[in-house]
Amino acid sequence: MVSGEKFVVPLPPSSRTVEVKRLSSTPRLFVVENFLSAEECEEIIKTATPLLAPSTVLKQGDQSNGEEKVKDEVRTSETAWLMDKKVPIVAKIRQRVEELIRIPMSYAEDMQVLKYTFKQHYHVHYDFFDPKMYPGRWSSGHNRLVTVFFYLTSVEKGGETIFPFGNTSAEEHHKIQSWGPCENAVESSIKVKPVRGSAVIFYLMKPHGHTHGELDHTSLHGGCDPIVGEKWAANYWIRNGPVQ
Ligand SMILES: O=C(O)CCC(=O)C(=O)O
Ligand SMILES: [Fe+2]
Repeated sequence: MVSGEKFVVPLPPSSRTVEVKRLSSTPRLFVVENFLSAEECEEIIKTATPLLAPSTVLKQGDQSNGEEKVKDEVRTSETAWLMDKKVPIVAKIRQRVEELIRIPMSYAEDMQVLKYTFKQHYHVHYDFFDPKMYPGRWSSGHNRLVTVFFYLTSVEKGGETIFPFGNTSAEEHHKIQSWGPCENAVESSIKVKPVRGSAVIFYLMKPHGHTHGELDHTSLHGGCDPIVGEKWAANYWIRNGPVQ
């Protein structure tokens, strides 16, 4: 499938439609401009500000006895979890995401708001938990299926979301070993520029394997350092079954 293909998706029950543009087929990566209004972005930032704390990652290792979240240099931003689904802005955006993605939001983790100031980043990583690195509870096939990511601010310079495998063929994959900071990523990487209100959607599992958790390793991505301007963003990590 070619990149740059656009299709119009209705968002019932509103009469609104959005235009979904495909940026890549491997990984399956799409962008939707104006998914959120400027007022909605402001409202999310205002709600999240008092809840910000240093971002964490899940500690690698056996997860059978529960998980441990740790701070790590790979992820230096701040996070606010908006756990109260009754907050009007959260309820509204949850519904809109469900209308777009057509997956029940009971499969989604809470909305996570992210703030990156100068030189803060999330080095390239996977949003799923590879059972090789996280044995235990992630070995059952239950995992994250898709990430819906919103930009709440536009960033003047830097702050892109980078996809090193963007639009590559299987024959090229062995050449792509882009770990660490954005600067290490291959020249051909797709870099999505943060534009206020835009959403990026990328799938973490293969199209025909999502029921049994077949991971898509081309979904590798990262959040680059903002150079000029502050980056606020939010995500929903949506799994292939209900979150318990
Ligand atoms: O900040 C970004 O552009 C990407 C963040 C990210 O990968 C994540 O939240 O999982
Ligand atoms: Fe991510």
